[in-house]
Amino acid sequence: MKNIRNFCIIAHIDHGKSTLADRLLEYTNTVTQRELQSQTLDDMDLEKERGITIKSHAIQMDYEYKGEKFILNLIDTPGHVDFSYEVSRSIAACEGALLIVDAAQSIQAQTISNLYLALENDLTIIPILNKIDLPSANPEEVTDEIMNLIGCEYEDVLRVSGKTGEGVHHLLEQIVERIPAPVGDPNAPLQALIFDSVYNPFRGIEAYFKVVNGSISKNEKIKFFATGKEYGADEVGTLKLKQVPKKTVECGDVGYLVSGIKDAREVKVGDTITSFEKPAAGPIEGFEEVKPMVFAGIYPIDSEDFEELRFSLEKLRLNDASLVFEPESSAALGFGFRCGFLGMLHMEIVQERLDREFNMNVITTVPNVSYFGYSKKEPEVPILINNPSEMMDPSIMDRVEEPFIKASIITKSDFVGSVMTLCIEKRGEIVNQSYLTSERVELIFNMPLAEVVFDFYDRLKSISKGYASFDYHPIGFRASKLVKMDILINGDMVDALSSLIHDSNAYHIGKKMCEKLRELIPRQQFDIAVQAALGTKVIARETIKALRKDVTAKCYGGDISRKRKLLEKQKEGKKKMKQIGRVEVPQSAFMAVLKLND
Ligand SMILES: Nc1nc2c(ncn2[C@@H]2O[C@H](COP(=O)(O)OP(=O)(O)OP(=O)(O)O)[C@@H](O)[C@H]2O)c(=O)[nH]1
Repeated sequence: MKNIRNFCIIAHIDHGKSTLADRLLEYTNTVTQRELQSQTLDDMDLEKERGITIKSHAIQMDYEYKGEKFILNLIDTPGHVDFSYEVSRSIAACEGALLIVDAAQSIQAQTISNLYLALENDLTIIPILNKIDLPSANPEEVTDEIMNLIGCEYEDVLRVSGKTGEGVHHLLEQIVERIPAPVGDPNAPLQALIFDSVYNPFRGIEAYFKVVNGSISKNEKIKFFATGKEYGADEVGTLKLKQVPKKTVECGDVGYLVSGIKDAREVKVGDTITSFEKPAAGPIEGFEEVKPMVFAGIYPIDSEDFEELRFSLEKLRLNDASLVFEPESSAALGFGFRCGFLGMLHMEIVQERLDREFNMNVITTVPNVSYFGYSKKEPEVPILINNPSEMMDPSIMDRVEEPFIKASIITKSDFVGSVMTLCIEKRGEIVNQSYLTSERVELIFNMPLAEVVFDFYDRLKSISKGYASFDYHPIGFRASKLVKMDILINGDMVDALSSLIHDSNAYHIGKKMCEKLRELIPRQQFDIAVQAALGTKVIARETIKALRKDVTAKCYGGDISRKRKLLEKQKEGKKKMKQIGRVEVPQSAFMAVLKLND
């Protein structure tokens, strides 16, 4: 055990985590140059396209230092706030963290939030200035910032280039020198922390774990604490580029388990594996059920596809335990599902996978957060509301609570004014403002999560010309003055377009919403009224003027094939339309709220 080093890499997006990880694998001969495709650790197709690590993995390297053999386990962490619980469990499995800071970009919001997670878990931090080969690198100033942030000495900050490999040999030595070996009792009952799981279509769910105490052996009977389920350990082993089956994974080491589990929900990140015969007294601390933060309705365009959509979602859930869904019906859209996601990125991934892997043609409604409604009746019982159209009647309601977050934004001092204006418009309250250097400021706000879901990132990016980074974590529910706004199209209420908005914004948002829908709903052969209403009170109205659209009008004469082509094209366009009363409404209209400021 004294020759094991478990560590992770924490960094802001694009600061070079994957590139540096590749170099570590290359310099320890874990992979050859040829095996190193562009980026070894990101192996899902989707991940490659987005260039971000969606699911954490682990990889083991053999390294010889001063004539002694060491095992280095690199545990990869996802780089997006949607997956912050997974990050926290990966960090909990390590004794050390490489804190990577881009020498040109300096410290960003995610650097700081992940650093705090690492410090909470008592990890040894190795600060690294990365991308020192860049002409725009600013090593002295950024080193100063790092020293201020973590209170270390100038010499402690390593200088590395993941691209050229400069400094990487020294980094490997420092991993062995500075990061402590795991502590644990090899003779105690088994406690292994699950920090990730992946789905394998042939072998079922594979759990990735770190053995905190005891050891885990092939064919041993094991038990999971959180779910209480028992299994046989069909196969255990360590993780090189491929899995390496072993008889036993020893105390302190990182490994994988295959036990024929078919459903991802049975292997929960943060749960503890113990021995069935000789169970540990309790689980490792820190387990939490992950809760979805964002909800949206997913409806088949063709209502006959409802069962197929259910089947596809069930299939997706087998390898994505954080996806939740239940059937719901909408007067406007028919039968579909209310789905819960960890965040907006997670929602996009699910949408994309439904489309790519299952060829499902679906309409997704405007995402919303979940609320707690309290009725005036005693005793007070909170009612969970995951869909604005389920909001209780204002006459019986005492109050609504919505989730709040603590948001950290790092930007240049020039943009402080506009960032503040944006955050205050988004109902944020400033909590703190501190200067990292004379040029760069960290702003902390308490804000409603709902406001971040709607076009916050994009606006932050544009007002700061890209010089702002953003991260957040939830801080609980708070009461807000929220009202339910309904949208009527030709007098028909479209429940899928209802939203909960703050009282003070209602008129403004109602007006914008109607204007946006007027743009998005194609003109049809009759006038269409679009109205926004609070209860029975209409607060805004727009009219979409009638138009007679004959796509073939242009094709005079007898060019039948061209005519057919145009009609085909029109049909294609209709695929993404939903009939509301007499009006055809495109998918984009259901997401109109997200684009009010375009
Ligand atoms: N010049 C230079 N570029 C680098 C270096 N390391 C990484 N890059 C580039 O920086 C970009 C981001 O690198 P990645 O390794 O994908 O960054 P990452 O932190 O893993 O990104 P996420 O997975 O999105 O968090 C890529 O275009 C790399 O080629 C370096 O040392 N020098």
